[in-house]
Amino acid sequence: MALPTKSSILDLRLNTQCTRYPKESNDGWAKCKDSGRKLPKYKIVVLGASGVGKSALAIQMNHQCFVEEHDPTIQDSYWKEVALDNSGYILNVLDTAGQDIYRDLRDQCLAAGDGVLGVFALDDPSSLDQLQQIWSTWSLQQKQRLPLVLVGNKCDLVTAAGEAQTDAAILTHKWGAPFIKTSAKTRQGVEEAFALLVHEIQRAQESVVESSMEKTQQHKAMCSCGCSVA
Ligand SMILES: Nc1nc2c(ncn2[C@@H]2O[C@H](COP(=O)(O)OP(=O)(O)OP(=O)(O)O)[C@@H](O)[C@H]2O)c(=O)[nH]1
Repeated sequence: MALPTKSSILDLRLNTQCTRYPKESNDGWAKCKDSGRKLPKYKIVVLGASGVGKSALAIQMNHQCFVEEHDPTIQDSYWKEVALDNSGYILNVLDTAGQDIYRDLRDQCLAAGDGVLGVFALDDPSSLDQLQQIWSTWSLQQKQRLPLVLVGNKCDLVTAAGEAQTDAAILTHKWGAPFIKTSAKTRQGVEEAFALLVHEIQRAQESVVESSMEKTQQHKAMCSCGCSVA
């Protein structure tokens, strides 16, 4: 099978309901192309050091194939409709550059994202340090933390839990983020990683709605002179 070549936006439609939506929707919902249904849309930023497999994961998720060569990314974007029960959602996967010279572009993606897949390679403990550096630097400048899933990729290359996995277990505790092992080569854990992040995003969005409803109720429970009413 011919492998996809990189472009700013891939639209290969290989065995998948992958659909490209070039125009942005501001309200977080996108129109399903064929049926006119409105589905929630989640922007997922794939973050991590160069060579950890961010593009391979994004392409495996969207096009169900494995890219062998390492062609450093500047920025790519993929769209996919994911079916879930009787409905579904639209995934917009933003594949960022691992190279630090593109840090500004990466920060723009993070600013636009709903959640982050923080990727490191299980066979390279230094890639976890680099991810930690990238994520901590960015998070420090933000008021609100984006939902994050920590992804240990290239699990096909390691036979036992190594240094990177032990360090990742400590980080998941510190960051309060779930951890999952994947292989972009064998597809192990790939769909699960994206689904887990969507779940984290939905939870975060629900808690924002709940806390704003609580605030509204508290406001209503105050009479005009400022005292509380039952
Ligand atoms: N064995 C194995 N190789 C992988 C896996 N994921 C990626 N690779 C290989 O690792 C190399 C780098 O993968 P990329 O997806 O290009 O890495 P990247 O993180 O996007 O790199 P940048 O674009 O430079 O940031 C490629 O040769 C991939 O084929 C995996 O799960 N297992």
